[in-house]
Amino acid sequence: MPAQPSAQPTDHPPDTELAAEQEHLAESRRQLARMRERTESMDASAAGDWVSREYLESTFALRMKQLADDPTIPLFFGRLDMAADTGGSGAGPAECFHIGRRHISDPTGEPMVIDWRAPVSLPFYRASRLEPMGVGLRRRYGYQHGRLTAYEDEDLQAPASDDYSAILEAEIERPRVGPMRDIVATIQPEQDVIVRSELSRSVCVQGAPGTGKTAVGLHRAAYLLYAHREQLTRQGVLVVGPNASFLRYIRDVLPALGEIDATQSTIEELVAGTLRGVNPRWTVRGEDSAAVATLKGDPRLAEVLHRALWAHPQAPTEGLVLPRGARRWRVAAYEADEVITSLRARGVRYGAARAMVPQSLAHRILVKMELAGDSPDDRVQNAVARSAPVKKYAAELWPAVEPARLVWRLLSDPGLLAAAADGILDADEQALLLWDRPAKSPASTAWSLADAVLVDEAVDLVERTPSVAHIVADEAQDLSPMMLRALARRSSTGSLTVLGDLAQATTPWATRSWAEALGHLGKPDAHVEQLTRGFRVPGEVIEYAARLLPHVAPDLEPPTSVRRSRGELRLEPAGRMVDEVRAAVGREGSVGLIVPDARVDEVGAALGAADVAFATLGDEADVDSHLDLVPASLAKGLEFDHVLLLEPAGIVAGEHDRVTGLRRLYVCLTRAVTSLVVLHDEPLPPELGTP
Ligand SMILES: Nc1ncnc2c1ncn2[C@@H]1O[C@H](COP(=O)(O)OP(=O)(O)OP(=O)(O)O)[C@@H](O)[C@H]1O
Repeated sequence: MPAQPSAQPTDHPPDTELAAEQEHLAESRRQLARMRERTESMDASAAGDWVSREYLESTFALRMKQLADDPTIPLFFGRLDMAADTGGSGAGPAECFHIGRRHISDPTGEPMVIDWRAPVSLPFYRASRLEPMGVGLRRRYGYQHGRLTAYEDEDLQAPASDDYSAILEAEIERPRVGPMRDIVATIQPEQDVIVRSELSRSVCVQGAPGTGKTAVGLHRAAYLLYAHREQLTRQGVLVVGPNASFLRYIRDVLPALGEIDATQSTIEELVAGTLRGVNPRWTVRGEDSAAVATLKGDPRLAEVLHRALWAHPQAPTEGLVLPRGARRWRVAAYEADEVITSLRARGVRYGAARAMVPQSLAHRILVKMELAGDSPDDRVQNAVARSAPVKKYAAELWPAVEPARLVWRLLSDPGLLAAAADGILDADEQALLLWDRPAKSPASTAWSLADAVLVDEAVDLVERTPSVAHIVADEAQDLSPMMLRALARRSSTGSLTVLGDLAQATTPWATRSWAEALGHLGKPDAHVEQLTRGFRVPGEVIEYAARLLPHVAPDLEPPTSVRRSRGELRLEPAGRMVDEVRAAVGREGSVGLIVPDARVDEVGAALGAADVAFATLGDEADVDSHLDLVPASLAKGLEFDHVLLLEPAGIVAGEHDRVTGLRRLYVCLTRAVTSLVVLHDEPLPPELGTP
């Protein structure tokens, strides 16, 4: 990045200009307060009925939250001065817009701050000297503790020079504290294209560590909630992340952007919800070996479940007899068989087809009545469908199936599994799938995550799962095909933002290619975008980590770093751990001590003995204590200013195969914003090369 600013960022701009901007900020704050007061004074009791009143009350409450003013969060961060119109009847004053997190207007309705998501704001993120998009000047503001202290102008009409921005750089280089923050002031053009892509488009982002995938996904959710407020509030937006610590890390981003209408969940929470729907006391508490979990996540299991379920409608051996008045009406067994065949061909869910059986049988009887010279109407057909003999016969013909019981039976009963999996799974696979010691009932089963995903699939085979309008799926490379299908059914009428990095795949069932994953997600045509410009990891550190790339994902482009500082990278003996921790804690910014999972307790004890305060991630802890002790398996998606990484060889050895171990190490090596100290006594994995 060239060092010479094209526009002078300054802490000492002409006083009048800075004062005018400060006054605009103060006035915006006053107007926001006025908008809040007005909303506060609105009276929901005027509503005609309690439904409308409740609706109004919740709308007002939501609006109040959106209008909340946090003095530490700048109300605007940029300004666009449109190029003066030089054609026609002479140049009028150029239009100028302040751009911020939410819309603020004065009492006459004149905008004081424009929402960053409004179409007018688009050039702030995309315009360049090559393509100024009608913009004359782009201004960025510098703030200190909520006070506007500086601004920086970029003249987009001036002859091309470099695009250096000190304010942009300061934002990217700032030390990290606490949970993730929004990047609304500095979204980059390649990110903005993804953020603003249409609701109907599913997008997949393959991005190297720190390229802003999570940030982009969350901003896209915020953008879509703004652009399609009513539809998305009604149908829902779901953000899916890898674990609870990660969700805690990102949970403040959407509320800070004024959006509280998105649900944030792990895949486990989603399917645990399905189990709870069957029985409120059921939870995910079982464990599978890697081989079993991988097989349970295989898409062929969908076929097995489908076949097992649809084996239930059985051709009857006897026909139906319905006494009615003096007559006895009959539906022969072969006719009942035809009913089954035609309902199977409808392509509807098992439950929906089952609900049609009594009417289908009644229809057959009605035709016979007509042939016999009667003229029955709809009421007769309904009465026949509801009659006890028809209902009883229908229930035997097309039995009700409890989805969880179906999965429990399949995984317990070799005969049943063999029948359903014949030609789909071989004998070894079937043997692997069966529980060693099946529980006596579904209720006493210790359901694992993979089991719960199967139950979720079975539930959907019986009854359609409701779809939300949009899902953002983060770290999607780690989801099994069956998990991807769980997301597919939740977005069957909606769209997806799929985020991930194949080089960071660490589950045994992880996706091998995005094309395959998108197929399971039901969006095979989604566009795959690549991001390689990293905003987190400094050059020296990313280059070191990237030595692993040929071994973990040879097809991917190596990441680069946009950070100006090259960062710090040191290798030290493991015995220096406590000293290095103390030194890092004394510096500005967050500190993460990443260790092999198996060593968390031992390292925690060593820190305790040395009187070093820390929080262990994954327990009660959020990512906001100064020093986090991070099990390697929970490092994904997080970042720390200073990372101390203990025993790379131990981290690699903690996984079930070498490639996965190296990928885990790649994840851990790419968490640092400023410095990385690798502490080791064991030899480093040879794939890292010589220092
Ligand atoms: N345009 C931007 N301006 C400023 N900071 C940015 C920008 N884009 C990303 N960042 C910052 O870079 C860091 C990494 O972003 P993020 O966590 O979204 O990356 P990621 O691609 O999801 O990384 P990983 O694959 O490691 O999980 C975050 O601190 C984020 O705020």
